Amino acid sequence: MDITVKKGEITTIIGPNGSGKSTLLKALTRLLRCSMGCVYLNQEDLYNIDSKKLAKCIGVLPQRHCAPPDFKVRDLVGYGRVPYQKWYEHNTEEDEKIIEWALKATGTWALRDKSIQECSGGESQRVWIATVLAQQPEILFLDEPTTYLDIAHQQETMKLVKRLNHEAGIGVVMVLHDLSHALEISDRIIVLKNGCKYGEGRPQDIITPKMMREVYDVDCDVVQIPGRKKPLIMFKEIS
Ligand SMILES: Nc1ncnc2c1ncn2[C@@H]1O[C@H](COP(=O)(O)OP(=O)(O)OP(=O)(O)O)[C@@H](O)[C@H]1O
Repeated sequence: MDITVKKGEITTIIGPNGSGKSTLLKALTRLLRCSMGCVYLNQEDLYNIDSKKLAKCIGVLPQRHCAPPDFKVRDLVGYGRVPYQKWYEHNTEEDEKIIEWALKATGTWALRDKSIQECSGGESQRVWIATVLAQQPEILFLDEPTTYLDIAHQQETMKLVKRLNHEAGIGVVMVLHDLSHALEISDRIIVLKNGCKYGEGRPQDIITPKMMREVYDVDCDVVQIPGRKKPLIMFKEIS
């Protein structure tokens, strides 16, 4: 497949279970080496880029992550600053400011002195997002960032992603299962089916009843509601 991800945009990768979304995200972030083909970041082969330079450019939140359970939230988020430091250096005032910003932006400031094992699934997910944010990347790669989150925190995370994109100009590439969120928030959607690209384009052009039937084998309508910018997906009643 041939895809291009633009820095200033929110690009969402969707597709059924096992269609290759996480594999694609790993290939785009050097977590998995492509057996064929290449990934370029600003015309440079991803594998030729120095790790610290890459970490200042892209931040990755994988689907599964773990930290030593007794790690304090603040220290974990502080790890986001490692690409900017030499091994013998401590956090500078600038690092502390960025850590505080990342904690506040993700609503985890109040958790800063807790250990990561004391956080709920949703809290720890937001702490991990804060850690990636502390890297100050140009592009954020998020694999199912709303996993474990209740509906309020799902919406909050989507708002955060939008804010980071609009206000801080951070590009976002994420895998989402929630097609309503994908429709609402994305500039561009890439649809995968059986390890291949089925299509890509603007959300309202991509999420159609035809695509839903051909990719997900699901019947639905996509309806425009007065007062809303983006359409809504209406699934058939479960009988
Ligand atoms: N390390 C691996 N070794 C071999 N096959 C793998 C590996 N990781 C994933 N696969 C296979 O590659 C295919 C795509 O997996 P991937 O995790 O990318 O799918 P996905 O679209 O992210 O799925 P989901 O929505 O369930 O998370 C699957 O058939 C999976 O079994």
